[in-house]
Amino acid sequence: MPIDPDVAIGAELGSVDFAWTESDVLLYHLAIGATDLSYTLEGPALQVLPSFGVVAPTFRMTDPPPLDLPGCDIDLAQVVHGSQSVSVEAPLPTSGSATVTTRISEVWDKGKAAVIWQEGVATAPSGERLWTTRSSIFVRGEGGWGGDRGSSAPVELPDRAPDTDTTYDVLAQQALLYRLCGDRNPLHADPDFAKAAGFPAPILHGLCTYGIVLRTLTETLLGGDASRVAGFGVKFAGVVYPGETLRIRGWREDGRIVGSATIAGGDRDGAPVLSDVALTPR
Ligand SMILES: CCCCCCC[C@@H](O)CC(=O)SCCNC(=O)CCNC(=O)[C@H](O)C(C)(C)COP(=O)(O)OP(=O)(O)OC[C@H]1O[C@@H](n2cnc3c(N)ncnc32)[C@H](O)[C@@H]1OP(=O)(O)O
Repeated sequence: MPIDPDVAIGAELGSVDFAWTESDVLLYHLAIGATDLSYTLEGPALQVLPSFGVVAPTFRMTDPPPLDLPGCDIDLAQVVHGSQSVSVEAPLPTSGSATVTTRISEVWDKGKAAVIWQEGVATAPSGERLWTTRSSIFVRGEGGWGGDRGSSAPVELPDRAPDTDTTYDVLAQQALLYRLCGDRNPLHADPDFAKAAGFPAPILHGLCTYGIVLRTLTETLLGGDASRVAGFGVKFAGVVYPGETLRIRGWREDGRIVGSATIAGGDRDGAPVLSDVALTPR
């Protein structure tokens, strides 16, 4: 069986030590479209978007993402990123070192696909917790073993005009830039690999969209202050092709910011990109 949930669920994926520098933070912010100097210039005013915590452990990787998950015999061409969240204990330092410990927390059987959830905890050398991530991959063509379908509470959007409604033009080279942040999955760069995976062209990294949207909501609804972001979660609802335009909407609602991202303009106007967008401010 390509996925053996009895082996996979609860499997410990071990601990990895890593470090990051101001230059890594600058590159990451540029790759998610930042232009403001508080994200793009080293020095005392540099701040770090919490989404950097998601990529920091693998930032120096130059190989495609390894899929060495216990009990999961799957191919990278089957995989798309399903969802992502991060919660940070405090504003992230602009450089530092940490250890991340990861486990497979759940595996869902969607019949035509499997959803594999991982949880990671990053701790400082002192042992203090820095941030926690939760993510899923959606593995097309797996599933069907009669397992739990899983469920998650959808984030409802208010029935009123958004508090921010803005667009971001995804650069033609956005994925080629973003892959330098440690995700060299050929799905985002190699047209032949993308076609073999069922896409007409390379698609944008989900985590690039994740960063673009967090940055936009922070700039438009939190005064550009990344230290006010305590947590951010999304579900990847549809693909983005480099060169397309994103429409990003956000609402202040019940003490948090909820939102959505869709494609704006062109043949795919209105196509969903992110759902279940929820930013928890501090
Ligand atoms: C360790 C290895 C690390 C590797 C990490 C990844 C590396 C990265 O480089 C990869 C990427 O960045 S890929 C790019 C980012 N991701 C995407 O673009 C995916 C966008 N989403 C889609 O295309 C579809 O929603 C799609 C395809 C996800 C689902 O669409 P459909 O097949 O049409 O599914 P649908 O019929 O709508 O729903 C079927 C059931 O699945 C649930 N579901 C839908 N979207 C989901 C999602 N994103 N995550 C989890 N579950 C999801 C539905 O709820 C439904 O379940 P149920 O019937 O039980 O409600």
